[in-house]
Amino acid sequence: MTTAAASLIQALSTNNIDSFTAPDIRVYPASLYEGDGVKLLMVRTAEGRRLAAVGSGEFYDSLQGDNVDGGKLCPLTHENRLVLNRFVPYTKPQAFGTQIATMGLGDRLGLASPGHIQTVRGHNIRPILAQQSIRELNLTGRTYEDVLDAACFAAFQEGYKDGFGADGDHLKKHEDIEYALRLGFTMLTLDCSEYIDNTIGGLSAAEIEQKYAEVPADVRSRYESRYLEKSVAVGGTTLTISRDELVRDVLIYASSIDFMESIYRKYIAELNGAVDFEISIDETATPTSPEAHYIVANELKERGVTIFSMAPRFCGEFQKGIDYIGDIAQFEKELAEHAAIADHFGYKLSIHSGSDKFSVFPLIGKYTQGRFHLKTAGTNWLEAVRVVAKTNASLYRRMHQYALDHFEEATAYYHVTTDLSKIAPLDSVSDADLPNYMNEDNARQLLHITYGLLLQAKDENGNKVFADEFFSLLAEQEDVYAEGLRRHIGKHLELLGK
Ligand SMILES: O=C(O)[C@@H](O)[C@H](O)[C@H](O)C(=O)CO
Repeated sequence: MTTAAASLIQALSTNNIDSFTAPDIRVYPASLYEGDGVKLLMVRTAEGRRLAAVGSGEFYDSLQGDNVDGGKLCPLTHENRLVLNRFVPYTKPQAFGTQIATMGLGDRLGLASPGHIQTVRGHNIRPILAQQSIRELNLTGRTYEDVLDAACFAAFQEGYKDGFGADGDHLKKHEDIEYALRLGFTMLTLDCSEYIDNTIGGLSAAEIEQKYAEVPADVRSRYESRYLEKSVAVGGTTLTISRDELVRDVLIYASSIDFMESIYRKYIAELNGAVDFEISIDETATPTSPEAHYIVANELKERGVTIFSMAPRFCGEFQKGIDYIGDIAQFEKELAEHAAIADHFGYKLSIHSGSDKFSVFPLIGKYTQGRFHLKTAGTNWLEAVRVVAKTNASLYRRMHQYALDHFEEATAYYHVTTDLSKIAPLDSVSDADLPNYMNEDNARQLLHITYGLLLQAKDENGNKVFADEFFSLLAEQEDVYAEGLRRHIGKHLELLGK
């Protein structure tokens, strides 16, 4: 072990970290922690980030690492993270309930959370740092253990004590729900899209009636007694549920409501608020009418299902990584009703694909009265791509070209309306102007949806084409990445009124 490491341990032992300097060791001073007989500090050595530890006792002995002259340097392993969780409470995720705004900050790389913490610190909003869907795990080759480890170590590195969450996002299967809950995830986003019938919109009136007649009589009777031709006052809005609307909504959502109830009863009900339960009906072709939102919400209430948030499918388009597409006046009208319904039933409105929806953020902050859940992920990956464009033109050009060559394959995973013909040809763009691609919608979506293909790409010898070079660059440029996130996610917060 180097003399610099020995000097580091010495400085930690004698409380002289402020005066410690070494050419190949970076210290993260905000991480400094003392407790249970241990002094602990996050550092970066040539081998990567490490926990520098001195002291004695169970906490010290539980940390696994390389001994260095009276201390040790511990790698950021899953096992060491679990030890950190046992002794340092603020490194564990928590649930937040419905009274404070929360922001999903999906980090597909395991590198974004320090910048996210620096962005939200001091704002009236709490970060869900460990947020990934199974789709993202499959595309990046990561596990939920990796996702949670990265977030917990980041909270330690930044000395962030305000609390953060961990969201098992867009979960559809029992085994995935059990996986996330077993690991201690504190938010569960139930994706109900497979139980939502999107075919109704294409049926004739006669076909709809026929289909409705096939619904069990007791089910039809229950819905009709509760909602048929009823007018309900919600906030300053009155919703009237016509027979056509009711028949349509029963056919579209009844099965999904049963699914929501079944998952709540099996996994959430007994947890006494330890897990925030989000209902996602956004990733579906059918926009959620305010009347349908009310029916779903009231059914959940009647069945004793308590939720943290609901993500409806809004009118218009919330596509990945770009601003809102649609009639903003219509969106505002319906948003006001959706927000009133959420407030009426005591949960938060959740905005999925929340990345970069700058034109509607002020409306969201206004109508939710600042109590919302906003979900982002792709934009955080794109800020990393921006770092590549700024600092390694060759790598960016190779990634950009690979994305172009594999774009069609990626459209299987995400709905986008990208027009590749509008993306400036690479050979027409100077190195200095490469970062501008991250300001153009079509290029943003090109790089957004191909993230998994880029990170997992391998050559004929099975070697990673981009990943090693990419992660090495992001480690070297960690401050540039954090600054980019502070700027870009900070713009999200500012427009949301946070
Ligand atoms: O890519 C994913 O699967 C997730 O990030 C998903 O898109 C997420 O729920 C979201 O809406 C992020 O904006």
